[in-house]
Amino acid sequence: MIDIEFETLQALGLTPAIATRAAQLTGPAPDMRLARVTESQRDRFTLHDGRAEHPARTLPRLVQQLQATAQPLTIGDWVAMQVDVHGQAWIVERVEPLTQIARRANDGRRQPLASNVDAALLVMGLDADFNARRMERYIAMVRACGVAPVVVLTKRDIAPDAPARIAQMYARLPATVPVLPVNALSRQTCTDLGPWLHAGQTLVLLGSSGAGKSTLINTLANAGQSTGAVRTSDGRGRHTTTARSLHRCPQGGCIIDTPGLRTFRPDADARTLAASFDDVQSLAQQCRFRDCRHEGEPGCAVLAQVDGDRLDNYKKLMRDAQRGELTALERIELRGKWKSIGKAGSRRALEKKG
Ligand SMILES: Nc1nc2c(ncn2[C@@H]2O[C@H](COP(=O)(O)OP(=O)(O)OP(=O)(O)O)[C@@H](O)[C@H]2O)c(=O)[nH]1
Ligand SMILES: [Zn+2]
Repeated sequence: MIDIEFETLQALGLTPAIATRAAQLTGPAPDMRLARVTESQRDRFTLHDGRAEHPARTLPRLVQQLQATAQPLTIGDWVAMQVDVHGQAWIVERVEPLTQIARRANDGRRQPLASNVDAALLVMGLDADFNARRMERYIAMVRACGVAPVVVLTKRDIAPDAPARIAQMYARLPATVPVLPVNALSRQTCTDLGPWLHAGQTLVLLGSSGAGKSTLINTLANAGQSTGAVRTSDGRGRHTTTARSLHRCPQGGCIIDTPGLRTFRPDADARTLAASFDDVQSLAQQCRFRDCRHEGEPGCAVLAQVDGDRLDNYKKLMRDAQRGELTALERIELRGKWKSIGKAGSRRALEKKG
């Protein structure tokens, strides 16, 4: 049996659902304690058991098991911890996560970013960082993982184009996605984000480098209560986040900081991604034709009501996802088809010239 101190661990985001899963762990080890991964840097982890932090090592058996199932440990995971006679903490079991935000790496491997999160703060500056299409990809990615997106637009106090960009975001995104323009340095931001900061809630911050993630952490979680972010200087006196870490907020919630993330491929199939564009999905029901592709067909409700650039972005995401779903053989066939079309095209061009 595993030892679970619910009240103590609630401050680290423990929920009844996770506690139930943890109670079902049937590890071989006696004196197992429930703890959360509060810091990860490559394969080095720090755990918090509600009382103290422990640099931890993972049992080789568990490493192999997780590798075999392509489920590497990540920040936010709940684990069973055991301390040996030398005082070394060991991760002996992992509680299967309730939610996990993941992306596809360039080599096609699934790369988890954070486990057991309830909402994702999608952080984007209203300055040069601003890019509505990238925000829509973030939203699709987290919704596909069963996590609620919250759009946080920083630098409203300093970006000259802030009002126009805020208006653009409101007009473009469906009402189901909250959009919060903030000055990340202001205490007001704690109030604005209050509904997402209750005890037992875990948030993750996602956004590109310089978007304001660390600034938000400093404002939302008192610096003294942080479980230790690792920041390194880049030599020009600028600091950038290199590790992922979990911070506790005075309101009771937890926030996971991640290093800047600019490009990614969502880890989801086309159908799941399509569902994340709930406005397109529900308007499509009203198109005159059942198989409407929203490309100019008469009576298209989507074309009439969805922002044009948003719709193009939706179609591009669908194409990319469907391409990712093709088998290797289908890809070769498709490539062959494109090649012959290309050849035919250049032949025609040559014939025209000649
Ligand atoms: N005035 C103002 N400055 C901001 C705001 N948000 C962020 N900044 C500034 O923008 C710079 C970058 O912010 P960071 O919080 O370090 O960005 P980050 O997302 O953590 O970046 P990485 O750690 O590289 O991923 C800092 O100088 C912040 O002070 C804001 O809302 N208003
Ligand atoms: Zn249509």
